[in-house]
Amino acid sequence: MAARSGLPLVDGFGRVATDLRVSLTDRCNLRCTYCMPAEGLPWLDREELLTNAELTRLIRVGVERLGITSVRLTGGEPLLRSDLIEIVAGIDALRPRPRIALTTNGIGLAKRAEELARAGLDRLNISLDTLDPQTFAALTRRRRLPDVLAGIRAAVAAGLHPVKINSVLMRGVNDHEAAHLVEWAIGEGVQLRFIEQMPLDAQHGWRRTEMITADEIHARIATRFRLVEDPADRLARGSAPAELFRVEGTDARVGVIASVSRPFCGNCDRVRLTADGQIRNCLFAREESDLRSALRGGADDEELARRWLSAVAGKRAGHGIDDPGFLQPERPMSAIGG
Ligand SMILES: Nc1nc2c(ncn2[C@@H]2O[C@H](COP(=O)(O)OP(=O)(O)OP(=O)(O)O)[C@@H](O)[C@H]2O)c(=O)[nH]1
Ligand SMILES: C[S@@+](CC[C@H](N)C(=O)[O-])C[C@H]1O[C@@H](n2cnc3c(N)ncnc32)[C@H](O)[C@@H]1O
Ligand code: SF4
Ligand code: SF4
Repeated sequence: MAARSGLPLVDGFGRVATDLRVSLTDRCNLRCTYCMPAEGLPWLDREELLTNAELTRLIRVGVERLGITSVRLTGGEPLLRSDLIEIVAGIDALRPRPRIALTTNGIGLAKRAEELARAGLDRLNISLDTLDPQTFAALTRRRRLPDVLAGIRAAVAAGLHPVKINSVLMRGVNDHEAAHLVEWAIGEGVQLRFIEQMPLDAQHGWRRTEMITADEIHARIATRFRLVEDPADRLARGSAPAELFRVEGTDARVGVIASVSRPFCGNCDRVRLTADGQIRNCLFAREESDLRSALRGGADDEELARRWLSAVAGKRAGHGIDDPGFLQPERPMSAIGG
């Protein structure tokens, strides 16, 4: 059956995907221990990656025919794509124009933040787990903390508001820094979000008992700050992964992304496109739908839309991390697009 234009990406539970997360590359210049091994991974070959033209075509199909209203560029490390500015400008030219966001480790951002904003980027999320150079080197296996801090300041200066900072807390590594990170974020005028670690690392080293839970995150922050729940934040949450809290005595918000202990799958509005052109209906999906082969085989927009609709229709209710038969997906977060 041919897809008519404007069909929503609806799944069997009535959820509608409007937020497309696109991985631009599986490569990275850091080696965060919760993400990949020290030696890196067998990266995709260049010809396996979607080109700028292929990416833009698929995103156009999502926007024009399938109700995609926001696009987040991620990876791997999206700033490693030399054609990133052209990719952003290509999405900016689509009609209806989707919101355009980027998730990055911030390395090299100091030089490119303004150019990205000019090309049409609306928002930026930057990952930073520690403010201590030694801990940064241990956690990411690279000595690049000053580059990340410079990138964050450049993003704020470029007006990419609000700049959000993602921090994964690891037991005995950086969890003692939670309150200090909150203090720093208030000073920098950025919104800090703490993330529960998920079983998506390439090494399959995640243990439920080792993960720092949302309750523990709150306890560590409470040593210095009181977080209060604002009913307006709760009402405005929608499908956002982060629960927001106001830091008492300030207007600053701190977010907690409790993907494991308080899953938000019931409100999920996400669908993913990997750097090699596979549609994944969930971070934890066990199947992918190969749009790249269809595209390179000459499929028209209608056929691409039909395949995409069918991929989303089969989405499961949730990630199932706590289910007895849970199996971690074969591809790690860096290859899926976090
Ligand atoms: N379980 C789950 N976790 C997700 C998903 N998307 C993002 N996350 C988690 O949320 C963290 C932050 O994601 P970001 O890429 O910054 O994007 P976001 O929080 O969705 O974006 P905004 O709140 O719109 O800025 C990621 O590092 C993941 O840990 C998802 O689809 N499912
Ligand atoms: C996979 S990275 C890709 C973009 C970019 N390289 C970065 O680090 O921001 C996206 C986000 O996923 C988070 N992440 C990576 N592995 C994770 C895991 N096992 N559990 C939870 N979040 C994870 C990172 O902290 C980062 O905020
Ligand atoms: S979390 Fe991001 S920066 Fe860290 S290794 Fe994974 S892809 Fe790279
Ligand atoms: S785990 Fe899957 S269903 Fe749950 S929020 Fe993430 S992408 Fe959506």
